[in-house]
Amino acid sequence: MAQIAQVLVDVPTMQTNDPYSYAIPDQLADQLQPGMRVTVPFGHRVVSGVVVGFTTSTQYEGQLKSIRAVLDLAPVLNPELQQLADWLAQTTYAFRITCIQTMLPNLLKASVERQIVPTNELTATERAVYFPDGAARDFDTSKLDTDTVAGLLKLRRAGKVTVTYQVKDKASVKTTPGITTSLAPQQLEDLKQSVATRAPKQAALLTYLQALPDHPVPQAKVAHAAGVSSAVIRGAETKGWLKRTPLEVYRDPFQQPVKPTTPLRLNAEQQAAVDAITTAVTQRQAKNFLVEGVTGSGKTEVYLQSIAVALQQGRSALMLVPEIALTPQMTNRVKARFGQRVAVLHSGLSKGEQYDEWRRIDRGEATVVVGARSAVFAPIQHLGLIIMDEEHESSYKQDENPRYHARDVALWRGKYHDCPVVLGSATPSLETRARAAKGLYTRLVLAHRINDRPLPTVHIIDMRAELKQHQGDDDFSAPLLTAIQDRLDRHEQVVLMLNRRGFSSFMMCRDCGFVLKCPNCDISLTYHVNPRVMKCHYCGHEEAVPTVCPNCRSRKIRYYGTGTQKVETALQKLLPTARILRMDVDSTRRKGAHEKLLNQFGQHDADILLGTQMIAKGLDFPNVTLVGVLNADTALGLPDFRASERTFQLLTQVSGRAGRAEKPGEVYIQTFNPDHYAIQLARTQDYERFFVTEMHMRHQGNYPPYYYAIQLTASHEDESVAAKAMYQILAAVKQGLSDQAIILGPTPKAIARVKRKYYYQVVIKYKHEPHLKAVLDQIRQGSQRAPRGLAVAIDAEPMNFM
Ligand SMILES: Nc1ncnc2c1ncn2[C@@H]1O[C@H](COP(=O)(O)OP(=O)(O)OP(=O)(O)O)[C@@H](O)[C@H]1O
Ligand SMILES: [Zn+2]
Ligand SMILES: [Zn+2]
Repeated sequence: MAQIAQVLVDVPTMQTNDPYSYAIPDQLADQLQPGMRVTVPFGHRVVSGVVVGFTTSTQYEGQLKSIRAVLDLAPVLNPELQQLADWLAQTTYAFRITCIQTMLPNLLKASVERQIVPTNELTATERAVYFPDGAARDFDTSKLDTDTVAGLLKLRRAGKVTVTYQVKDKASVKTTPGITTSLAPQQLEDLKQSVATRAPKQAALLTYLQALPDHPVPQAKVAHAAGVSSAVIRGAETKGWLKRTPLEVYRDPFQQPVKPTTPLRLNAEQQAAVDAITTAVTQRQAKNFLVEGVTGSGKTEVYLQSIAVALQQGRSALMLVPEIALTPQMTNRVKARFGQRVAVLHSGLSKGEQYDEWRRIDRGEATVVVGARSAVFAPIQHLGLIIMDEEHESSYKQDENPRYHARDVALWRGKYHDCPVVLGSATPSLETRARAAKGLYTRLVLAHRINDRPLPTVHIIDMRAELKQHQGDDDFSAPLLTAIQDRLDRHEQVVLMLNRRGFSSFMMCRDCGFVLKCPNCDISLTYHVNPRVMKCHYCGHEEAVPTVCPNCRSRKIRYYGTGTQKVETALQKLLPTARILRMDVDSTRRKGAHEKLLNQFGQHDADILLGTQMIAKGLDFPNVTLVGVLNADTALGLPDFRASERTFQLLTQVSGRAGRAEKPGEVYIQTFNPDHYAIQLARTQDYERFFVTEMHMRHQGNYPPYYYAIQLTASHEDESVAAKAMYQILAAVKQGLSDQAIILGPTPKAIARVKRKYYYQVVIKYKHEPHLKAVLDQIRQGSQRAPRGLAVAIDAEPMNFM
């Protein structure tokens, strides 16, 4: 019985988790492998798909259609990642093909040209048949006949040809001149004798060329090693001593060279953590750890020394960070320790850079991978350790399909590879800390700062009282201003944070109360100073700043609230000599801008770093002795069960930037809710107390982690269509649920209209519902037959219920 290929097709309107059956053309029979992409006829079209398996029988009655072409010479997903895709589809209620696409490097989605390169393994006949002109050839299945494709696949599998990828955009392979010589050592020696005395530089170059390896060496390296100028090298080229050929180089996504570092001497707490982790590494145990270490306790050093042990064991390591663009210091520290072995993956890289890094991982040249969320899918082999820094960060959860959490994927891969997973944070997520309490993770505590430096002293400033007392500026309290001035006098540095979450500066008419809103979304437009424009932060809509109220024609329409630019202007007026660096989405839009600003601050080219939440994490600047939080509680009012947790985490993290070196740190938190427990406990930096308090609140409110949660959302341009769909879905869900489950809604979402669409939601909280999964699978399938324009989303363990 002939083999039949099972293919997941990529047809957005006809998605299913069941593969379709296709006949395999005879020539491809032995060459096709799971994980390869193919094109297949589907209806009247030809579509692409991924082979996920083989079978010998099929339910399908008629004549099977055949696979048209294979797109890959080797599987783009290895067996591990194929299994992972299935698991991801199961647990996130996404389609398998969506999961696979999420996992593939962007490179494979971009237009790439593949070239097949002959190697010396080829027999003369093979060479004659497949490479008649001796050169590499393009692999373009639309131009090659099936026999040739099958033949090439076979050669590839036998390792007789290699494949290179060429990204079609301008960021293709980068080259530098490389030097080779076709002269024999003796010829070079003769030449050297003849020039020795009159041209010592040329002689030096000839000496170097005698020891030149077979492969091309970068010209810069030759020039440096032989101590000659490029003019001497070009002269040698004209004399025929050497040849210059383009040599492929990797783009280095690190602009600055990093100084290598060596392991630090660990303190007792760090040592205990490293011992526990590395025991699991060497014994190849899928054991999971929570490193709960206060800010500045040296968690990074624990990660680095644990990674080093994994590398010694011949294994590789994956280190996840929340957002690479925001954490250049962390990336640099890893690079400083492991140098060329490090690959960095993130969306801020150009296509070409991503391609280079991916290729280095794929070839096994990079054994330490640092990356943000999607790096959790990197095709790393022989994983010996996975680290997730700042594990509480919400950016680890993807907010579109598949709605996965990188932490879950990391734990899955740890199990697959028999390697430990380390979750680290000064403020672990409630879920993680609760799991550690249950014994699912081993808790490793770093309770002290390095060298027993004290945690900063935190002052809470009641802004209600402040505003009553003095008429001045409403952004800065008197004690905070005094403290800033004090730091300026002592030549120390200040970090000021303006919390932008749940907050915006909007236009409001003081006469009629009219608020300028986005015509597409249900939220107010945000006032921007430079350029002066009103902007919607959800859909990007822009319009001119009004001078009269569109509602009552009053001229008293003003902006309300505070933006970083406005605060900068106000602060500069109050402290004319202060050098202020502003860091927000506007000042960091350009590539590398974030790192540049941080470098400036690190070199003390500025006294004050003023920024949004992006300055709260990971910064390690010894000269910062004061941290000010201008508005601690803007997020507390959000209809989000994690509002307190987020506020506590943010305040603790940003406070942790102060006093990390010899000089002690101080923190001022300005708030309108000075008695709120999240703020009070941030004052004492007492995570454990916060955990207990917040767990109690969650227990009372039946929230995660006491309950599991599913959020279902329906959206449509017509509000009634969205609402109706939500009621129908709810009816279906109810049938599968016991009366123990708690259902919230249907309700319009907190921001009910975004990008011209209305959003309705239902939240299900449950403990044990064996039928729920089947019902949700049905909803996912049924969403294919939904009215035009209706989108249904299923989010397991949503980050919020808003
Ligand atoms: N064993 C050690 N001896 C001396 N200095 C150390 C040691 N371990 C770490 N450090 C230094 O202490 C500082 C704080 O360490 P690190 O940034 O790793 O803290 P962290 O726990 O990651 O803090 P945060 O959660 O605030 O980012 C760094 O400057 C680091 O170089
Ligand atoms: Zn008005
Ligand atoms: Zn909008």
